[in-house]
Amino acid sequence: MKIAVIGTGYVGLVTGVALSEIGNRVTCIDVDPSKVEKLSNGIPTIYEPGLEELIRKNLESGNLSFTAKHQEGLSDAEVVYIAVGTPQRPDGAANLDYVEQAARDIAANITRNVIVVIKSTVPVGTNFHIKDLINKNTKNGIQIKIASNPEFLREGSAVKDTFHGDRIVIGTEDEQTADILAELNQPFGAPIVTTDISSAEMIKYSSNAFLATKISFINEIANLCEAMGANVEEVAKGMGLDHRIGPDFLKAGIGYGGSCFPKDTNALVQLAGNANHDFNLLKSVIEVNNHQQVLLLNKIESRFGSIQGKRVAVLGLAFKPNTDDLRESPAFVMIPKLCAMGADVIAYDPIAVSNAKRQLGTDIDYTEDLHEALNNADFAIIITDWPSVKNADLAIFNTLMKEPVVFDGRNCYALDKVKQATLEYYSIGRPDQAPELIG
Ligand SMILES: NC(=O)c1ccc[n+]([C@@H]2O[C@H](COP(=O)([O-])OP(=O)(O)OC[C@H]3O[C@@H](n4cnc5c(N)ncnc54)[C@H](O)[C@@H]3O)[C@@H](O)[C@H]2O)c1
Ligand SMILES: O=c1ccn([C@@H]2O[C@H](COP(=O)(O)OP(=O)(O)O[C@H]3O[C@H](CO)[C@@H](O)[C@H](O)[C@H]3O)[C@@H](O)[C@H]2O)c(=O)[nH]1
Repeated sequence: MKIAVIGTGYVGLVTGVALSEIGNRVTCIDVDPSKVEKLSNGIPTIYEPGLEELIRKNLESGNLSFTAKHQEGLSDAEVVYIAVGTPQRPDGAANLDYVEQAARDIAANITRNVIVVIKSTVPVGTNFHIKDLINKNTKNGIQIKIASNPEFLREGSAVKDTFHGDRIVIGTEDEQTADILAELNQPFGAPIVTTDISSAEMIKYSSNAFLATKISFINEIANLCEAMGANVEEVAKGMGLDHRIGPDFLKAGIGYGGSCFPKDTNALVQLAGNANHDFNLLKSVIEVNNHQQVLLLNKIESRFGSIQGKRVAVLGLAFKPNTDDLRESPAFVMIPKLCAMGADVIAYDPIAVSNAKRQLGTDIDYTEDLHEALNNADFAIIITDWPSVKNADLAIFNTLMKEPVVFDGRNCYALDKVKQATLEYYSIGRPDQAPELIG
C-alpha cells in the first residue's frame, strides 16, 4: 500500500519504518527539515536500539522516504497516519494544535479518498472532530474515513514492541475500514482488537493510567515498607506471582516520568472532569508520583543537613535507560532543587548529555564517564537504572568518592552486595544501609 506518515517523532518514525519493513511504500513527512535531511541520509534522530539498521535497509530498498513537503507524501497516499505530538496544556488537557494542523495539511493535499489513521494519543471524541475538519476542507468532494489506532510502544524498546506487541487496537466506524487496516497490520503478528472509535481512544488512556496506577501503588507500598521494616522488592515478588496481579510495573523507585504517563494521566483527569466525573483515584496516582520524585531529598537532608558546596554525582538524566529522551525525567525535578540547596552538581548520562545541556544549561557539570562523575563526590544519587550503573563494580564508589554515600532512586543493587562493598546506601522501600546499621 502507499502510505504517508505525518510526524517523525518516536511514534511516526517507528511506525513509518515498520510499515515499510513489512512491504509498504511509505513516505514520512515532518515540518522540521533538519530531521528530514538526517533521516534521508539514514541517520536516526532518536536513540532507539535496532532502528538505524531498519531505516537504512528500507531507504535502500526504496520502500521508505522522508520529505518536508506534505504534497509529496500525501498526493498519492491510500492511507495517512497522523503521529504528531499531543503535549500537555497548562491546565493538563491535551493540546490538539498539531493534530489539527496535520488535518488541514491532509485536506489541502490529498487527491483521492483515503483512510486517515490517528496514532497520536488523543482524547475521546478527537477522531470525529478531525474527520469533520478534514472533510470540511477537502477539495473536489473527497471524503475520508477515520480510524483510531493508538500506539503502545515503549521508548528504548520501540522496535521490539512494534514487531512483538501484545495487541493492535483498531477503532473504526465501519467494517470495511476495519478489514483494510487489520490486513495491513496482520504481518506484525499481534492479536488485533477491532472496536469502535471512542473505545479505541479510551483504551490508550486507560492503559497508561492503569500502568501509572500500578507504579504509584507500589511506590506507596515502598514508603510503607520503609516505615514498617519490610522490603518492597520481596513484597512485589510475592504479589507479582499472583497471575491476577502480574509481576510487571511493580518496580518501586523515584516515580514515573517520560513523554506519556505524566501527560496522559493529567489529560484523562481533565477529560473525566469535562464529563463531570471527578477521577479521584487517578488524581491520587499523580499526587503520589509528584511526591515520590522528591522523597530522596528528605533522606539527603536528614543525612547531611546542609548540602551547600557538596559535590553531588547525579547518575542518569534520561527518564529511563536506552533512550536520550528527557521529557518529564525525575532528574529535571531533582537537579534544580539540588542546585537551589547550594550543591555542586555533576550529571552523568551515557547518551543524553547533549540533549540535557540544551535544556538544563551549563550551570552544572556533565560527563559521559561514570568514573569522572563519582570522582571526589560527597554523595551520589541514582536517577536512571542505566546498565553501566546497574552493572558497575561497587568498589568504584569507595575508591573514587570522598565517602561512599549513595541514594539510589532505582534500587539498582542487592543489599548483600552493598553490605559487602561497605557503602552507605539509601534506596526505596528497603532497609537503609547506614554505617550504624551496617555495624
Ligand atoms: N513517545 C512515545 O513513546 C509514545 C508512545 C505511544 C504514543 N505516543 C503518542 O504519539 C504521539 C507522538 O508522540 P512522539 O513522542 O512521537 O512526538 P514528538 O513530539 O516527538 O514528534 C512529533 C513530530 O511531528 C512533527 N510535526 C508536528 N506537526 C506536524 C505537521 N503538521 N506535519 C508534519 N510534521 C509535524 C514534529 O516536527 C515532530 O518531529 C503523541 O500523541 C504521544 O502521546 C508517544
Ligand atoms: O515498574 C516500573 C515500570 C516503569 N517505571 C517508570 O515508568 C516510566 C515509564 O516507563 P515505560 O512505560 O517503560 O516507558 P514509556 O516509553 O514512557 O512507555 C509508556 O508510555 C508509552 C506512551 O504512551 C506507551 O506507549 C507505553 O505502552 C507505556 O509503557 C519510566 O520513568 C520508568 O522508570 C517505574 O518506575 N516502575
